[in-house]
Amino acid sequence: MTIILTPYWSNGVQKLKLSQPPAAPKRGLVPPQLDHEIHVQRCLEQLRSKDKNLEKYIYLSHLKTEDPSMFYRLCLEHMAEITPIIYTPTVGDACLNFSHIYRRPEGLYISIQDKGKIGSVINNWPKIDEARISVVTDGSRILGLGDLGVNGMGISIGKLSLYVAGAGIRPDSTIPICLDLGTNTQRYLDDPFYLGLRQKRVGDAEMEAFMDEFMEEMSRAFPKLMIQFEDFSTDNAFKYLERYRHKYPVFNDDIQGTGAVVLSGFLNAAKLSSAASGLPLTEHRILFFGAGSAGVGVASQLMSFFTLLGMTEDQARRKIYLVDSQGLVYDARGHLAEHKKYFSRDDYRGPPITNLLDIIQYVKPTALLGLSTISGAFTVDVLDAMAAINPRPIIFPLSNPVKLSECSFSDAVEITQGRVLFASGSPFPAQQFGGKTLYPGQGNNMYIFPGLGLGAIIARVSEVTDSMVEASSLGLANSLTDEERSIGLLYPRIERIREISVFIAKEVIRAAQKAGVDRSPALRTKSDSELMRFISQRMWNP
Ligand SMILES: NC(=O)C1=CN([C@@H]2O[C@H](COP(=O)(O)OP(=O)(O)OC[C@H]3O[C@@H](n4cnc5c(N)ncnc54)[C@H](OP(=O)(O)O)[C@@H]3O)[C@@H](O)[C@H]2O)C=CC1
Ligand SMILES: CC(=O)C(=O)O
Ligand SMILES: [Mg+2]
Repeated sequence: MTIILTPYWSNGVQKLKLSQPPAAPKRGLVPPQLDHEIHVQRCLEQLRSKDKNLEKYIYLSHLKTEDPSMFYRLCLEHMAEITPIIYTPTVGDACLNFSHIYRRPEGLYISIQDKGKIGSVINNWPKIDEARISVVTDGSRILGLGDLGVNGMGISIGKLSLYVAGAGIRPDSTIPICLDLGTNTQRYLDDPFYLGLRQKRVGDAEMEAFMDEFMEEMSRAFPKLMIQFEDFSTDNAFKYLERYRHKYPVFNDDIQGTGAVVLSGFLNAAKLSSAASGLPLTEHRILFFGAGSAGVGVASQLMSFFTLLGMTEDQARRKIYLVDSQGLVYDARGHLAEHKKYFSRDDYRGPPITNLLDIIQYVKPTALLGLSTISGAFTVDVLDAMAAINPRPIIFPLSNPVKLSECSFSDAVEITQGRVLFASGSPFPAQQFGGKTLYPGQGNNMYIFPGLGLGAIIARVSEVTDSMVEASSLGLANSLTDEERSIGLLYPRIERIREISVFIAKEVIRAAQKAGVDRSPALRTKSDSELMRFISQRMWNP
């Protein structure tokens, strides 16, 4: 028997009632031979019959509102096939075209015009289930696609679908939010279909007052809520993380989630790289191509890990080299944005060095990480140079979506003669080389935020500490199975995401307890296996 969940409408916002068991459909209202298992296959066939990924995205969005259980079942049973549609890369196209493919409301829109009455807008959200997790964007830097304004709602929706699929968060307890503070993208301001305010972005002071009111009203309306900031432009990403991180349970996915996922992949890659080169972990040199919220977020996470190995902070900091649009970041270059200063080199005194190849020759990095949004920046010459310096070069082109990746897996494999240790932000297909199948890693924060969020809400944390983020990273690094290690994977198979999220959540809860920010004292006395069982039992299943 199929399960029909009836959508209902409240204040123009559609929510689907999932918390209570669905009533059996009345006789005659569904076809007589509607077998549930066959209906799964029917939906899959319908999905696969679409030849454009954006069409598949639209089909799945529709399925999610019509029959969420089926949507999440497909996600769970066909994770590797569905994730690139509801998430990167297709979600990038969906966001670019959001105002054109829009069909019905999903999520909460709060605009600058609501300033002074944000609480009343938040209270319009139908409280079917207690809200526990919200992904909030202001649309100002969606993936590497720039300022998409209110079209950024697609990213909040996509991330929360992964929270449900990947960590079993109850769908009704999630709130996708897009803050409309205007957009500086003229083509949207000129587009008659654009769904957001037709104005340029507001200034810093106005945004700050808006954000303070928003955060206060959110915590008043939803006392148990965890907030994930997503795809804010770099200055605001750092600013609002610092402003609220000790006041509310909040984290920034692009700074902290990315830092955690890349540290995890780097550790697994460095083991393989060091085995080939004989170089100890402490001798690695990491070159970041891109010094925005993601680049600096990852650099900070790596730096902090190196201090755990016994290095001083200064020694750890010196493992890192940043490159931005002006070239190598160093003190003598002159004015630097605040977030770049900490990693700016004080030991480079030559002329400005802007060409990536020259920078590679100067730094001799063991790892090259791309978080630049510059498609194809890791050219044949760059890959060649990395392969000449390292027996097993670590090359992570992490920019999203796939069309902005700094290089493809096939190029990296071919040019390094199969020696590359590779992870990208968006997925690439496996490659054959020398009679072997080589698998790319997906270094995407989607491995981290579901488990981090799950742990944070189960422990009812008052804040998200650096130690919790680090625990999520090490938890992920340690979750590779022997079989996954034996075929050289840097990240576990995405099909195991729920199992991994339970493990990460357990590690996050333990870190929260250690830091004294947990508010579920009963969890303290549980053994690790009891805690993991407890977490699994709390997961929602379609
Ligand atoms: N894999 C993952 O999980 C994640 C991936 N990302 C991806 O990372 C990318 C960057 O995000 P974010 O840091 O927030 O964005 P930003 O725009 O803040 O950062 C981009 C950085 O790249 C630099 N850059 C731009 N052009 C060049 C160039 N020609 N040469 C060298 N450097 C250049 C910029 O330099 P300047 O500072 O001088 O402007 C800036 O430092 C995005 O594509 C995003 O999708 C982000 C989060 C997670
Ligand atoms: C993955 C992600 O968060 C980003 O590209 O912004
Ligand atoms: Mg992001």
